[in-house]
Amino acid sequence: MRRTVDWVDGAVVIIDQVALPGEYRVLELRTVDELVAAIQRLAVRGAPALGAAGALGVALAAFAGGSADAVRAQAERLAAARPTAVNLRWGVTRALGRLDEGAEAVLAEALVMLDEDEQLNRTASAHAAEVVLAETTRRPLRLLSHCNAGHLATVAWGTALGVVWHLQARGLVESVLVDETRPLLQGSRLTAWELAQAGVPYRVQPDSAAATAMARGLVDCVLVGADRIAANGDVANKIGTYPLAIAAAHHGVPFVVVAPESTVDTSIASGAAIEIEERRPEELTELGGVRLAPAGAAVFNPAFDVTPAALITAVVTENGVRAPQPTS
Ligand SMILES: CSC[C@H]1O[C@H](OP(=O)(O)O)[C@H](O)[C@@H]1O
Repeated sequence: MRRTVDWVDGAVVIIDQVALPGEYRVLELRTVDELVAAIQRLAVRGAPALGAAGALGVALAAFAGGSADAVRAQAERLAAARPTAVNLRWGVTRALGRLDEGAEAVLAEALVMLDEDEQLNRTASAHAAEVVLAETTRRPLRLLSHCNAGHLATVAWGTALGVVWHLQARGLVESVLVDETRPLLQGSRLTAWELAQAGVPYRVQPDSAAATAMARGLVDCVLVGADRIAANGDVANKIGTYPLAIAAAHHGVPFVVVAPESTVDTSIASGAAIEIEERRPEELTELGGVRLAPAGAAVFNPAFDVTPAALITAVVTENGVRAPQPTS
């Protein structure tokens, strides 16, 4: 499968994740405006993929010319396009750090990030696979995923789903229960698509069925990605992750978070400081243009929630299991 986000002939090229699973479409984005719009409508999404897209977006701005201040202003637009995943601002900042050397240097830095991402994800998910095996006894494993933390959420390979690829290669996966992940359905649309492509048995379930699946003993381990990890180990991830962790703790099911170190934000002590993106009401009140709620219905639509470190079995990065820094 091609990279989720890449640089081809002066354009940022992405797999259009809004079109999946019905259509596999590739988009060429040649301006910062086009890239910001693609980020905000989740055509490109997932923390590591956003970091790479942000860095390549700075290259678009640098090659477009204009003053350094103009490029920095465009970079800020990219970094602010979605507030919760720390990787976006991190990727923009890293690429912008080469601006004084010129546009080619900015692009070179961004391309290094893309090359690094797949390897970091393969390493982090390999570590996490060993954690899953150590925390479980039943073989083969029945796993549960939320949202999409696979190839499509990264430049390549994936984080939480990367664990599935490693375990599947060793014949250790029986099946995956895939939370559909309302309201944008990253699970039923994207994770199910990736698992089908890989030949991994799976079933899609309502997010609200996850606790029942655990109560019935159908889940050996929960695997999720992350968008921002605080110094104390609190994790911001797709809305619905927190109740999943509560259910897992109640039923004694291991709950493992997989992410690159670039998702860790040591500048914040705990999850209380993580900005949670609020998204448009229409994501809840409509589906495919069909109205699901009365006109004018008020909506609460946070795109992420925060899972306290106490509910997490392990946060695993390319460096292994992270030891949380307890808040003073
Ligand atoms: C490997 S990061 C994936 C992470 O990002 C998703 O959010 P979104 O689809 O809104 O970009 C979700 O929180 C995933 O766990």
